[in-house]
Amino acid sequence: MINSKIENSKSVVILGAGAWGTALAKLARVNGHQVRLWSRQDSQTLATVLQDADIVLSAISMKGVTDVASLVKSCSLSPQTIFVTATKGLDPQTTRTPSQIWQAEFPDHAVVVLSGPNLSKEIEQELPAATVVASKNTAAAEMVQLVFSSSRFRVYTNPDPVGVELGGTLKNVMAIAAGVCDGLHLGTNAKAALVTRGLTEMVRIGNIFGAKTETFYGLSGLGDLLATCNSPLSRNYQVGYQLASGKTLTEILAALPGTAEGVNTCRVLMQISQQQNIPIPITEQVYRLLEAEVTPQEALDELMLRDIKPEYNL
Ligand SMILES: NC(=O)c1ccc[n+]([C@@H]2O[C@H](COP(=O)([O-])OP(=O)(O)OC[C@H]3O[C@@H](n4cnc5c(N)ncnc54)[C@H](OP(=O)(O)O)[C@@H]3O)[C@@H](O)[C@H]2O)c1
Ligand SMILES: O=P(O)(O)OC[C@H](O)CO
Repeated sequence: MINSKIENSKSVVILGAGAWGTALAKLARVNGHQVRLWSRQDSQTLATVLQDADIVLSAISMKGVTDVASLVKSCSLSPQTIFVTATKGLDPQTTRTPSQIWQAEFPDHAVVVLSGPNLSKEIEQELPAATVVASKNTAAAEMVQLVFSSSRFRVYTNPDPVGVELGGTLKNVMAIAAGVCDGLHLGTNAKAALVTRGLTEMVRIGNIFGAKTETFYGLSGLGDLLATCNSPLSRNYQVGYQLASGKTLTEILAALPGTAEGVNTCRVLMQISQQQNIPIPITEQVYRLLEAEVTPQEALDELMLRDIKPEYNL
């Protein structure tokens, strides 16, 4: 039995009652854990909800992470409480990842990243899926692995939290590009080239953050890239697909259910690319498209007409 190592049920608090927080809450409840979901509309105070929490999991959109982390800091917690972050974004002010924000607020606590090819609608339908929990604190990652693992949700551990986190974050920009590719009916060869070169770009950015290259070839990188770049269930893919049909970003976001983090992430990556002088051509064209500086066709032409070069700089 997967959960036989858990002697007692854990007290799990999930911050953010959106699509992902709700799906994760269901997974932990099915495994017999005491789960409390919190959102800013909650009638209970955060301090009350957090009482006796063994695990605090954040599934807050990137725009709320800094505020919520500082709100949590004002509440009293056991020193053993483990933080889990499931947000896929980057902070526009500091370019930090969510796990870096949580770790800075709680330097003495274990912080675990949860990320993988996990379209919440499929998880809600109890379709099989796999994910990764990553931390410098192996015991904490193994605890979180046990809390969420089941016959329909296979959880792997990994020692590279920032790599796992960036896989899930950076693929959102590529999913916007993939949506454009499909919306323009560019074919299977074009999509394969886009996703593969997108992965190269993700590794390039990840290495700046100190992430390991091999992490990007696992579930949280390539795995999530394949899921998100090929599914109309992805909000980021939908943004790209609808941009290709001629809608404006404002029109698309107004009708989109939930958060498309790739829009903000793309802007943050442009800052990083300028500061670090690293080429991220696909991200740059997605950025120019989101800013309405180019049409989808012009963005495609820019990518196809770049200087020819070796596939790898070996
Ligand atoms: N949905 C998925 O399939 C999926 C899968 C894996 C990872 N993720 C990631 O998980 C995160 C959440 O995604 P989601 O799909 O659950 O989004 P969502 O349905 O839009 O929910 C976002 C949640 O964040 C909260 N929030 C937003 N801004 C906030 C703020 N300033 N202060 C406090 N709370 C705030 C929202 O609270 P209110 O309800 O009060 O607005 C809501 O609970 C994203 O980073 C996403 O990339 C999503
Ligand atoms: O709907 P999206 O584009 O935010 O994608 C959801 C998850 O990140 C897929 O793993």
